[in-house]
Amino acid sequence: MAAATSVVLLDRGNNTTCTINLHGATVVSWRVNNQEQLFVSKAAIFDGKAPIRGGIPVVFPHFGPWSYGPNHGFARVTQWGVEKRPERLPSGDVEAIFFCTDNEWTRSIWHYQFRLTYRLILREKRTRDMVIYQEGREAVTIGEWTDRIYQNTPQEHIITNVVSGRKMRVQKYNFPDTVVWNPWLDHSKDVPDLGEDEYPNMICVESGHVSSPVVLLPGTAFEASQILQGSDPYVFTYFFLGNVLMFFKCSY
Ligand SMILES: O=P(O)(O)OC[C@H]1O[C@H](O)[C@H](O)[C@@H](O)[C@@H]1O
Repeated sequence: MAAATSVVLLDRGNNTTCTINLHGATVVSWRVNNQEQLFVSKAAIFDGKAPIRGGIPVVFPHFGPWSYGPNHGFARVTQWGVEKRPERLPSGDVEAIFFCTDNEWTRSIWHYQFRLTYRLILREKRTRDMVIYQEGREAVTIGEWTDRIYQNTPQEHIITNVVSGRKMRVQKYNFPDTVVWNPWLDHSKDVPDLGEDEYPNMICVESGHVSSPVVLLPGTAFEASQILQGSDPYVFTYFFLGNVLMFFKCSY
């Protein structure tokens, strides 16, 4: 079947790229020095209907099973528009802005008007600071089926064992909660678009406003963002970092 989805590429020109599939504005690839940082299942479906299994989806307006509409809301299965094509900023960062608004289908599920604005910045910076990954907190290890919503978590998380044992830093702003999910072998069978051998190679860590809802009065806005920071150990002396900054703004 022909691909029912289209993508937008943010390219810094030195093998550092970020690919956004407009189906759900899902970040389906983030490559730092040609090394992929994100997990996308080999069984992921790109039919423009199913949510994409992996990458970075946008979950809105509901997290989890929803009696009114699709699991995790409709934003991840909606076709998003491009508000600003990828543009190189004076700093060298590449920025693009995506949006999604209510339509007849979303209003049939959730009778509100809204506009989501999603700003992505692909950033790369050099630093001599080799100690940014100091972990002073209790480590959460995953060795079995895990599906937890942690409330009021620290602003920063370090995910270890990402891409050949490296680390990824997540910094979140205005997202009080963190969800950690891995179906492990037992539950992988229930996830048809995830290969049964893939669970040891993925971990789903979601920054969110999950345990308590955000109530927006008409005309008001809610803003939140997260920064993902990965490292490239092949560059000596300097520590090379590629960031995806996600500014997520919702208003109605
Ligand atoms: O299968 P999906 O609708 O994409 O959901 C995949 C997973 O997402 C989250 O991490 C939830 O905490 C899990 O309960 C859920 O199973």
